[in-house]
Amino acid sequence: MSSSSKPNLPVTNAVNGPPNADLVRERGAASFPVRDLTYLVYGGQERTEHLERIANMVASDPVFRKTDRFFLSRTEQYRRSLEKVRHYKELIAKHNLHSELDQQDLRQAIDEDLPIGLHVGMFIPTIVGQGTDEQQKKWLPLARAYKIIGTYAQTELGHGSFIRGLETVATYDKSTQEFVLNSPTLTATKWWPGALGKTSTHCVVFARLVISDRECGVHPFMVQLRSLENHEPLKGITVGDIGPKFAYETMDNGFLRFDHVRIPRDHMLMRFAQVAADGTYSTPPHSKVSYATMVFMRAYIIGTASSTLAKAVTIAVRYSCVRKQFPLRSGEPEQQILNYQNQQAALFPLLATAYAFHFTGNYIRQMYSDFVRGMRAQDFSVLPEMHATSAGLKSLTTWIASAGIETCRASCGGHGYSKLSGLPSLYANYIPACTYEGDNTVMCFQLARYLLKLYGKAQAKPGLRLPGNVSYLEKSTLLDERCDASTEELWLDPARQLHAYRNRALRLVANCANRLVAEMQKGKDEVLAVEAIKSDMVKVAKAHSYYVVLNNFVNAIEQLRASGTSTPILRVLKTLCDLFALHFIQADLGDFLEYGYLSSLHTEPLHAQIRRLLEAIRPDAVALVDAFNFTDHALGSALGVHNGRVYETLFEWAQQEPLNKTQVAPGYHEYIKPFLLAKM
Ligand SMILES: CCCCCCCCCCCCCCCCC/C=C/C(=O)SCCNC(=O)CCNC(=O)[C@H](O)C(C)(C)COP(=O)(O)OP(=O)(O)OC[C@H]1O[C@@H](n2cnc3c(N)ncnc32)[C@H](O)[C@@H]1OP(=O)(O)O
Ligand SMILES: Cc1cc2nc3c(=O)[nH]c(=O)nc-3n(C[C@H](O)[C@H](O)[C@H](O)COP(=O)(O)OP(=O)(O)OC[C@H]3O[C@@H](n4cnc5c(N)ncnc54)[C@H](O)[C@@H]3O)c2cc1C
Repeated sequence: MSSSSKPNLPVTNAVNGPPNADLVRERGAASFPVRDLTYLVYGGQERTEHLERIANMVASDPVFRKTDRFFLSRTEQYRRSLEKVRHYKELIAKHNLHSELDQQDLRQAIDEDLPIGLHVGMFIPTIVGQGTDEQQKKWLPLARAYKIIGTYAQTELGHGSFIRGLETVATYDKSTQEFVLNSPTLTATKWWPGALGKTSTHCVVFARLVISDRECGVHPFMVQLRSLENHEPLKGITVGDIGPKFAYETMDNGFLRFDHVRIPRDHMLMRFAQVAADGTYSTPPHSKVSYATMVFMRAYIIGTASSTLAKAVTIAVRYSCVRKQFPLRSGEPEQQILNYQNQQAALFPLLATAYAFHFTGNYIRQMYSDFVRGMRAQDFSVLPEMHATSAGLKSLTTWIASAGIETCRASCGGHGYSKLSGLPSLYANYIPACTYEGDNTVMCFQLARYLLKLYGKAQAKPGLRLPGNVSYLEKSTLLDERCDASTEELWLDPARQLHAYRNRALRLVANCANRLVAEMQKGKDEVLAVEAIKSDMVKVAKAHSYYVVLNNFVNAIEQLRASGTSTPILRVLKTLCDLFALHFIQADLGDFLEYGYLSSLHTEPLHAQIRRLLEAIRPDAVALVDAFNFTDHALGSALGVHNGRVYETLFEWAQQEPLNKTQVAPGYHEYIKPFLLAKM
């Protein structure tokens, strides 16, 4: 089936010429209208075309070029990203892109970790979330017009996860109505905040508030770091870049120390907790309300896991269609490597996962906006659920996406190891998502604690109704139920798939709860008993999060069916959803076998069905990655170019290597010539 209308994306960066014939053939053979799936992913035709206009503008603009990025030094990369920031601002003015959404679209198209990411992603949201109306009136216009550039300085050299252990102090001086910010120890040095090192003029600093020797906990303070005239650090402030990292070269992650820096009283962000002029402290309505920006960013990170994984899969699938190795029998043409079952088994579950995470992103966005609406009405009741769910999903999605990028890289063979494949930098820039905004393991503890608590409540009070995604914790009878998917066909039943995921999650929660009790019966207090089950808590959090992802995928397809989405699209989404569901059962088979939920009666048809699903996806694989609609600029990969001219592009890009500027190697005269020409 051909697509209902043609994509409007330019083929930039790739070497021009006739497109690869295999890709052309694959595209012509898709079983569904690709364009319609693109509309579904991006929220309709109008929105897709708008995004394409922005993507085209960026892709054809030389300031945003990416192809030479591998040949730049760290300092040059940082300078280049500042140039991009300036141009980004110019384009906003030139094209009237003043809405937050337009600007987000533009940043997404630029597709780089710009040193204003923290300004828009955390600094402004913290002012919005934590500032009073007056504080917002004062700071937001400046921040939105980039008259000040800010960041979010929480983590210190000594503490990141344990926020209550932060050492930076803000002592209230009643006599001058000021806070005195101080870094009393080396480990109190702020360390890691993005754009802190060289770019930011301001930041929101998280410091422990002390009033008349009374500790009042960690609070956010607005602090100016650098002069707005000459960008020099202000008195009492020591600030700089933390040095080389795994990647993330465009970002000046920084350090910051305070030597008794004074700020006015109204620089504490006081929407929820206040310090009056006389030093009277009013507590916030919820003890963790000042952590809200992190919850916001975790939701944002969940939303980006899909597109990041989708990029890696697009590169690997296109390349695997172009790449040929071995004929099956001598005299026959060589096979596209995507025809090999092992290649499909590596890539198609990730393709399915990229679609699954797309719907997870929609789900968490909706949950977050409901939560914000509640917060505005002083209703914090959803905070625990929001915090726990986003913590778990952030962990699962970033872990899977990180590992998935590496799988895609390895599946491209030797060329995957070339930076020109785009995959090494995609991986290296993405993996800190498993650490920032909460180390994934630590985040899993948060979700597991929440689930254990609810499970305990449900056990203590039969009939208690729990929120939707955790309502299975009420049903301990589920533990006695076993899988009845004894045929391949039965494994395609979403109810059975969900049953398996719910059963596994409930089992792990119940097991953890029982172990907790057992540890306490052995004489441990609750704190030490929790320490004894921590590895299991990570499994609990993952198991629940898998269930949430699958449940949302299944529900999304049901909603699409109800809203009249065409059969070919529904069919292909259902196939992807089935593969997601079955693949991750297969990947964690031990969990399901351990308690006898599954037996070999079920596993044989499970494996067989997975093989069938791989076959079913094969003819649509290229179309399914095309539907993500990435420009060549966004992919930044010689292997993933839309026209499939992989070898031509690799060869041309390699010519840019600085070593190739001269025919004779640098260092030849000093180091090679002497021994080559030495007398024997
Ligand atoms: C259209 C506009 C769109 C705009 C889009 C913007 C896009 C911008 C693009 C930006 C691109 C940028 C790329 C990303 C850059 C990365 C930047 C990275 C930044 C950072 O990393 S900032 C630092 C992040 N730090 C952390 O995440 C620290 C992790 N630690 C914690 O969160 C907590 O300390 C803790 C959760 C581990 C434990 O907390 P604590 O010790 O204080 O508390 P307890 O363990 O005792 O728990 C007490 C109870 O409180 C609950 N709790 C904890 N946290 C929360 C919370 N956040 N909300 C609600 N409840 C919370 C616990 O669960 C406990 O509950 P219980 O019932 O008592 O068990
Ligand atoms: C690229 C990047 C950008 C960042 N940007 C910012 C930023 O803009 N602003 C900012 O404030 N911060 C930022 N950070 C810091 C980041 O938020 C922290 O590094 C993160 O929260 C993890 O904290 P940590 O480094 O203290 O890890 P640690 O907590 O020291 O973790 C080390 C190990 O200990 C384990 N562990 C920790 N606590 C426990 C426990 N209770 N039980 C069992 N195991 C445990 C963890 O699982 C992990 O394996 C950034 C970090 C990176 C890498």
